[in-house]
Amino acid sequence: MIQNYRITLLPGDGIGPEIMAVTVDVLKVVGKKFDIQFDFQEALIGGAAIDATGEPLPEATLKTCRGSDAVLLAAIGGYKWDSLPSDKRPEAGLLGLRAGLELFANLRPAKIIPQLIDASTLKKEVVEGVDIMVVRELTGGIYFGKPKGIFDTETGEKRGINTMAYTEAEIERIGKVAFDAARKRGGKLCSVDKANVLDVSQLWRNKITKLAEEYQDVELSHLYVDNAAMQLLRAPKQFDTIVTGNLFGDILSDAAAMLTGSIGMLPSASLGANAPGVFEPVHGSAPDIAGQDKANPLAQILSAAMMLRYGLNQGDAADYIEKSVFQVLQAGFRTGDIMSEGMNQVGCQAMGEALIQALEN
Ligand SMILES: NC(=O)c1ccc[n+]([C@@H]2O[C@H](COP(=O)([O-])OP(=O)(O)OC[C@H]3O[C@@H](n4cnc5c(N)ncnc54)[C@H](O)[C@@H]3O)[C@@H](O)[C@H]2O)c1
Ligand SMILES: CC(C)[C@H](C(=O)O)[C@@H](O)C(=O)O
Ligand SMILES: [Mg+2]
Repeated sequence: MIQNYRITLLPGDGIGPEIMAVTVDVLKVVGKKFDIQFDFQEALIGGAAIDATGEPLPEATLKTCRGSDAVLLAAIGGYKWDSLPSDKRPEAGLLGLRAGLELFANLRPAKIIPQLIDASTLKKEVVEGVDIMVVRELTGGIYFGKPKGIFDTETGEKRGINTMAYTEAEIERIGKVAFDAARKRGGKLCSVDKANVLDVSQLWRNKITKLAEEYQDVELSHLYVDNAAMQLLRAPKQFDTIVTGNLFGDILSDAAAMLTGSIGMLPSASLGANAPGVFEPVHGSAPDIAGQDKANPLAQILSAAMMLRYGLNQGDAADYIEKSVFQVLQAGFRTGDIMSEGMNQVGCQAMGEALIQALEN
């Protein structure tokens, strides 16, 4: 029986439309193979939405997303909109989408693909076998805390404020996602905070420690974020699952990306309790290479695989995409960001075509 899914596509800005086009072609081929019919609907977000409507997240986009089974997002942002106030910027559209759908759990896997071991800037023996899942809290912390803004002071000077805040309930729900993930993986969870300085982190640490009583089979450890960043580069294999707040998770997941060779390889899933998930690469709109057919589409394609696995319960189709990605890498295809000696450098479109060939065989 054919399964039908409504998918909202949010190509966004910069390299977004390029990597999205390739990914849609890939999904169509996978759909045929697995009796899945995708009903794609495109909507506006980010700079593209600002240019068309004046808003980074038009109400119509949120409505379309709410009415779909999953949302595939590429990336937003670019130089053109960089001087807008924070609530008018493309990034506000992305934050609004995450908040609007209550996508509090962001899963960011960083797993070494053996074929790419030479693409990492770190030594082979350091990165070989790395398999980390960063569970990033996505709708709280300093990204959303109040008060926020730029205010005039009595001296006439301006003062910028953001507030890092977490409630116990927010910590508990992300903690549960992380403990559950660790239980299904290597059974180890490292909670990352700054409890030596920040009150909000003290609460975070206490709550996560308390929650561990319900997960006796998971080995819990804690690290301060500065040490965690250092340990990620020094000895990444010590990590299995990491749970952390919004800002620390943003930073650590980009750092973890470099273990795997390129940020152009890292997918993510943003999940909530009631709404469709949003599946998006960890990287941004890469304005420096936009419109040049240079972008690596694999993070977007692997995000589509995460959509199939976590959003649509189509694990076989997800496995098939991942296996085919390994095949094209094995065959030597490389975009510029993962290029190494003796390999075959291709552009974004050609990488997509190679993948489609692998999928069809
Ligand atoms: N989820 C998102 O939509 C998202 C995430 C991060 C940044 N951004 C936005 O993107 C814009 C650019 O930010 P940035 O430059 O700091 O980060 P970025 O991730 O866009 O780019 C960082 C570097 O990585 C390279 N890169 C990124 N993705 C790549 C890919 N698929 N293939 C090859 N190379 C790739 C870029 O060329 C650049 O040199 C900003 O407006 C930022 O706010 C959006
Ligand atoms: C663009 C920005 C709002 C976003 C974030 O900080 O969450 C990005 O860096 C990410 O990692 O998805
Ligand atoms: Mg980021």
